[in-house]
Amino acid sequence: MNADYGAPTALAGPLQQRRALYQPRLPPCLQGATVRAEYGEATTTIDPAGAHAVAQAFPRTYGQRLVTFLAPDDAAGADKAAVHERPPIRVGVVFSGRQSPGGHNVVWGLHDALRAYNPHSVLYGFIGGTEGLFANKTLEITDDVLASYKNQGGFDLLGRSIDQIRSSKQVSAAMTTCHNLNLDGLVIVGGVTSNSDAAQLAETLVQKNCKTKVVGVPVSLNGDLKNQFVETTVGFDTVCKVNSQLISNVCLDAISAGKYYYFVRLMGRKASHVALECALQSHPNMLIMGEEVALSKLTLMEVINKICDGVQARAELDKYHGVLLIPEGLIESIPEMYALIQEISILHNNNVPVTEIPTQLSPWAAALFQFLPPFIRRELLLHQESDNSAQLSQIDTEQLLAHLVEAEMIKRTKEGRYKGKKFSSVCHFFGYQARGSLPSNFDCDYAYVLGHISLHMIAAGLTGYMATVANLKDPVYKWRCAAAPLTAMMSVRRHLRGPGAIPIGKPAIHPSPIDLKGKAYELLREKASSFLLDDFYRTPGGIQFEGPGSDAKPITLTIEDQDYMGDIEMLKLYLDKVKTIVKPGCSRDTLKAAISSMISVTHVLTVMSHPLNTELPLYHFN
Ligand SMILES: O=P(O)(O)OC[C@H]1O[C@](O)(CO)[C@@H](O)[C@@H]1O
Repeated sequence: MNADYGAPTALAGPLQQRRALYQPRLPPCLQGATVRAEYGEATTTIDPAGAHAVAQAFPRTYGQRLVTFLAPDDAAGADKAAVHERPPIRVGVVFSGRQSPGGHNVVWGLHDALRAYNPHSVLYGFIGGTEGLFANKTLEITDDVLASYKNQGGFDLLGRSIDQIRSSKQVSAAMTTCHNLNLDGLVIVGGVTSNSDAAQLAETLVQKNCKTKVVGVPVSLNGDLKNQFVETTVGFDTVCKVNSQLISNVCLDAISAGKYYYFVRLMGRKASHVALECALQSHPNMLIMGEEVALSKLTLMEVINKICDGVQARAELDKYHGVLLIPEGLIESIPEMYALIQEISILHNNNVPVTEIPTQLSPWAAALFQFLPPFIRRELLLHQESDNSAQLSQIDTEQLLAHLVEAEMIKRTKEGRYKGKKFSSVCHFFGYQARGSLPSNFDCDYAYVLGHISLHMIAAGLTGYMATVANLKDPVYKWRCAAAPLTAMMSVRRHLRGPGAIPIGKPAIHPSPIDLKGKAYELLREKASSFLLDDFYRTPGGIQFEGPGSDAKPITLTIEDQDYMGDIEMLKLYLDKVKTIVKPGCSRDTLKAAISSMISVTHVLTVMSHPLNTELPLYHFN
């Protein structure tokens, strides 16, 4: 473990230095030292059929009320109230989940809020993540320690290890640390797994009369911690922006030489949130979404045929290049691959040595395993993640697809079905490159705000809650700060076959898949055939930290809430921009293309036929 965590380091480059000067914004309710907590309704869970199981598993923390944070009635008075009336608070913070851009700002926000609340408060960071928590290895967070980590990427202020506080040994080690440090609060930073563990730890601490309050903060590049309380996670925006830039570079490379198909796999685990957002930002030719594959129960060969049909359709236009996106979890969405992975997982759990796993598979799984290229076989056998899922980042699904597509194209050529000249592929996995990026302004602000909320949750004595912010699509001054019970986000997995749905496994916060009835998916469907054939590539460019574009938000975050029919501001924006790129009298198709090339979140036809739109018709007379 690196002994230098938190050691003040000089920021090497001018951009890093300038970013360290960025002051994240706060909504009005967080601008004073205290807040007013307003208690709402008692909660159940987002999974009504699983509510009983959740209530049984979390007898002391289930059903807590929603809490909204508002500015105190008399903000000036409340802040003037003698600091000694607010006892100093002792808090620990741990990076539990994988690194995600913006994570450092949670610590910074928490630190600033603690100091404003009472300057004698103390914040400890656990060195090396959960292992530091178990071993009570701390670093006291001070202004000096934070100086070179403000608005910077990575989790290197403290580091991380495993995203697990689950076994009774781990839970009891965490409790001992909380007790020894006399912590009032413990802030756990991470995604679905870490926040499920936070809920369990909170419940245990209440049951054992430990005073430490446990608070979760939604930080994960995957964007899959999403539900009625959580709009997005810290890091998703940055990672999508960086990946979209890389994808659009690859698109331009592809069209320039016209000879390669790029198969790009994107980090984000099983749900396709990152892949969908990047597709809407960069307009690649194809996106194979895990949720679609799972819904239609497409087999591996059906997925391959779908891609080959696309390649063939493009060859008819004399196009021999293209860009295909896939989420890293696609492999688990293909039914027969999922079943194979499940068999391997059971054998792992039964401690069968890796070398013997292939010999103990069922006959059909063994046959599928043998059919796969050796590199995939080796990767499928890797040890599992802490949540017992396959190590998706290590499975080169893009190479598997490229390999099978190539074989199928050769076959189609021999059969005379493909008259194209050639097919060549190049594979990429975009993940780690983006995960360490400097965070966008959105992620800097969001994380800093969540850090502040965490302090107010602890001060209010809340435990087993997650810090949340609503209205994220709006400017920061309109953000609404709240706390939602972790149990309210839980569901219980079920066997859907057989008589009734049988609950399996412990209640947990599960990753949310893409909503196939949502507006973002609908937009992608609308554009799919144009993306496939028109090479309508969009270049979003690098993350902007200042000036126009620096406040851009994820398309998938903003679109779900947009009411285009009524959005006059949006319409005006389109009008102004359209006028700069097309001339009156251009064809309707040119106009459509111009609108959708500017901002992907358009419902182009809706905008064009909007009753308030008196000017656009002039532009599509032809
Ligand atoms: O750093 P590691 O262990 O390869 O983690 C990779 C995993 O972490 C994530 O980046 C975040 O959960 C996943 O998208 C990915 O599968």
